[in-house]
Amino acid sequence: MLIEAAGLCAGYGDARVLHGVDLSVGEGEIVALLGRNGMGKTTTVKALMGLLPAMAGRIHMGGTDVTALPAHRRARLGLGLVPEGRRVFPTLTVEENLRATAVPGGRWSLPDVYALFPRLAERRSNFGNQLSGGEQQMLAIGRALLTDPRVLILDEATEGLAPVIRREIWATLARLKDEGQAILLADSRLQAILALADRAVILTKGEIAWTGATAALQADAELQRRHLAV
Ligand SMILES: Nc1ncnc2c1ncn2[C@@H]1O[C@H](COP(=O)(O)OP(=O)(O)OP(=O)(O)O)[C@@H](O)[C@H]1O
Repeated sequence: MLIEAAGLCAGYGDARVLHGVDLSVGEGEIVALLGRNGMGKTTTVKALMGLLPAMAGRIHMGGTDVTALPAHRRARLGLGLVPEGRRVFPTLTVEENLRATAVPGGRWSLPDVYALFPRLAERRSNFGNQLSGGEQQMLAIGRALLTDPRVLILDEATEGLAPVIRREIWATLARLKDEGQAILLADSRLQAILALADRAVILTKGEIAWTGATAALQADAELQRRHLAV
């Protein structure tokens, strides 16, 4: 497995939000982390990235135990995050935003990112705060790819975006998958992940309520009603 969490517990201050989450992403896989708002998806993402400490449990990347490693070390080992809310640098240009995270010798170059998102090429001299939500998301994905991630983690990848832009983002993720990119997609909406994800993990109140093949989830309307915003 490229990344594997076992019995992961995390939270804020004394408040435990995750109560023993098991989750893994293998080579070339897209795994969806689902659940209604507030169920712990973002907390799981932060704990995987090392932005929140694990209160219990272990996280491995390949054979390496990364539980105690800080976020930048995990990033270097191959975790690339597209955070909720995108977090592009507002006063840097598109190009400067991209250069800020580029890792020398990675699989992705600036021209590769521009080829993936031609709109970013057109707007390379615009500042982060001049971009539409969709363009910001493209920039956030481009930035994460330039860190040469073995696993790309997206938190609410299309939240607040127009349907046409949403479809563009999903199509891009499908292309990345075809190229073998492993992806963890945290999302509250099932529709978003049906065509993309191989497996799904559903969180309820910081615990895993269900895990299995996306096709099985798609076929089970009752399961969807119980746990998801559809
Ligand atoms: N900084 C924080 N301090 C304290 N509690 C928090 C903090 N961030 C989140 N929580 C709590 O942790 C729980 C899980 O939140 P989390 O953001 O992980 O959920 P989520 O499934 O990602 O939902 P959303 O899609 O709304 O972000 C919620 O009860 C939330 O109130």
